[in-house]
Amino acid sequence: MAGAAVIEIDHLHKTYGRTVAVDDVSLRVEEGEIFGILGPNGAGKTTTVEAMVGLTPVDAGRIRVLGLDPHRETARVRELVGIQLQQVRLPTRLRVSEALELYASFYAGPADTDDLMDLLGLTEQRRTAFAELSGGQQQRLSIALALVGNPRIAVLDELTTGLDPQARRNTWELIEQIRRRGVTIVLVTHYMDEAEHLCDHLAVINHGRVQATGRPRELVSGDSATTYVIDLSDTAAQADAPHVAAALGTHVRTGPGRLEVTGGPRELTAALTALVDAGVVPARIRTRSLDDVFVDLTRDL
Ligand SMILES: Nc1ncnc2c1ncn2[C@@H]1O[C@H](COP(=O)(O)OP(=O)(O)OP(=O)(O)O)[C@@H](O)[C@H]1O
Repeated sequence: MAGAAVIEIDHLHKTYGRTVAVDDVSLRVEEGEIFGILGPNGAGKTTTVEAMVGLTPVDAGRIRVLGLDPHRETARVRELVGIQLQQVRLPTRLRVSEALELYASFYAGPADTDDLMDLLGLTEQRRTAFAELSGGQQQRLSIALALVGNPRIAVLDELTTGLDPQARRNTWELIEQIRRRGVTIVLVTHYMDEAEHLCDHLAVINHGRVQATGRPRELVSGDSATTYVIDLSDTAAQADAPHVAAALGTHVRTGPGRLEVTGGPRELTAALTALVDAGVVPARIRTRSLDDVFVDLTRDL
């Protein structure tokens, strides 16, 4: 059953001069979920989340956040929504605890800053100046700052960009912990593995439009049948693949450097046999991933 919508965006449209940053975006975020907004550079993700929290005016569309209009009731929305936008910039000498206390002073009912430092693993750095923090620590501080107002919704934009693999994993765990505290999370990301791992629902945006929405698993399989991907290594194999696919039927189609087979082991075996008969040796066989879906949805044909 669908939960209550805490964010509703209908037909958002926003231009910067002649650039259409967001053409037509509609989405719905449910209470307590982690909602991912995915898309290539320049797709309109940041503009969408900035509009969502009233940071940027819009040309058309309707936005409701916890029932409020973020452009008319901006102060109330800022109280209820914590925002971590790309790249936090703070005065270089400001210490971790000072930054948190400063931000806490903006809110009527802030979170306990010691608790937050503990949650974010920053207690040891409490007296460290912002400029002396590592990239991962700066990132964690920016998440702490987004949470200091005890928000009901946290908007996190590219939160793991530039982090090493271990720091990314730690940040994922942290996001899940925050969600367990009842905070709804909107996550803007470029990373498919991040979206697959963390998000309950996703919207894939390209050229300012929503190309697909759904649960990661729904986006990958579309229906209940498995889709196998046969990766083809060399260009000769890739050139032959469309002929093989055409002969097999509609459950087989070609993608960039690959053949996709929807069905069960029987269909997969038939496709492999046909490929080998045509002299094509597959490089790898796997099931379809969110990465494949993303490439399909955002490929400019
Ligand atoms: N302040 C601005 N002034 C002019 N154009 C802008 C501004 N902000 C964004 N744009 C343009 O709007 C389009 C959408 O940008 P946006 O930052 O929303 O995309 P994005 O999906 O967040 O991209 P990225 O993944 O690179 O952060 C881009 O073409 C961008 O150049």
